[in-house]
Amino acid sequence: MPELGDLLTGMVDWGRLRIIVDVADVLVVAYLFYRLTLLVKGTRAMQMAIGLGLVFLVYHLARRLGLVTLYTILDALLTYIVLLIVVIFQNDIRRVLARVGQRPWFRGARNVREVQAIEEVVKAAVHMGQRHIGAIIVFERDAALDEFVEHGTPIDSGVTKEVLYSLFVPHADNPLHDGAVIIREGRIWQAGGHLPLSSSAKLDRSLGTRHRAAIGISEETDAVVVVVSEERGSISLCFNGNMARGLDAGSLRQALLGLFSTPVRKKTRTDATASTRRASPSQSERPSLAPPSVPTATARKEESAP
Ligand SMILES: Nc1ncnc2c1ncn2[C@@H]1O[C@H](COP(=O)(O)OP(=O)(O)OP(=O)(O)O)[C@@H](O)[C@H]1O
Repeated sequence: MPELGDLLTGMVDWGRLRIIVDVADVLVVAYLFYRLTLLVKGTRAMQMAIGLGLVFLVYHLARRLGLVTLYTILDALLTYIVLLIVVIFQNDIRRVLARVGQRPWFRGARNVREVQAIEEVVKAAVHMGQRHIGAIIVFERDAALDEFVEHGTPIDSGVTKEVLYSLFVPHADNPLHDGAVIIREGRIWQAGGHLPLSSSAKLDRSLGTRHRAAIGISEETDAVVVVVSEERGSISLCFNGNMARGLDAGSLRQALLGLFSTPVRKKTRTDATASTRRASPSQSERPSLAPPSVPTATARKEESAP
């Protein structure tokens, strides 16, 4: 009488099964790699990963070619590099891990909150614009803004027109009005925050520090910034180093909703650093990343604005 093991061996083609398992293995790893790339895309972690990949490449080449000094230096460097990465990128790592654990229904709730926040920001911007109250409201997206915002006061509040208005009322007794409100995941996270100023020489000279700060943070990160001009009462939207000016409620809402629903290529750290620390390259050198829903007449670069 044949044993069960022999029977199974006769029924299962082990060679074929091995191939299927190997293919599944490769597919799972490829999928995980793809998801990881999506998670870190546009964050500084991505640039770090590319840089690290290059260092590894040079390290292996140095080893193969027998470049002893270079190899020894890189060998010592790589020992500490993992520790350095964890320390420097703790915020990005925390956010990436948080997103890995995010359930689709939580993500749905977060989206609802973001859409509500957008609506309140639109209402507040129009309200403040009519009253010539200057404001700068930053929507954090994938890249963590912790290290870009200075002197901000932590505020954990829902986003409403009334709260935004009271944060920007230019009263001597309201110290938070001087600075930016940061919205993280559909909630007000900080107020009175100072943002990096853009050093682009191509910006309209009539623009002051509020608008430069809005462009600055949008050059450095993938944040989306709504600016209300105290002087003109006009509303602008900054994204990826671009500024759309003279928006009304409809176009602002449309642009924000478009940006929050459309995945776009985010600026790399290298692009960002180049445009913020040095004078910006010419307009034609920089990709136009205006949101698809911003009317083209307003989605122009700041330098071409009247
Ligand atoms: N780095 C910064 N981060 C955030 N807010 C800033 C920063 N620098 C200036 N501001 C805000 O901008 C205000 C000054 O605006 P300023 O008049 O210089 O700029 P502007 O672009 O001409 O704006 P507006 O059109 O509203 O006058 C400050 O009082 C402060 O509230």
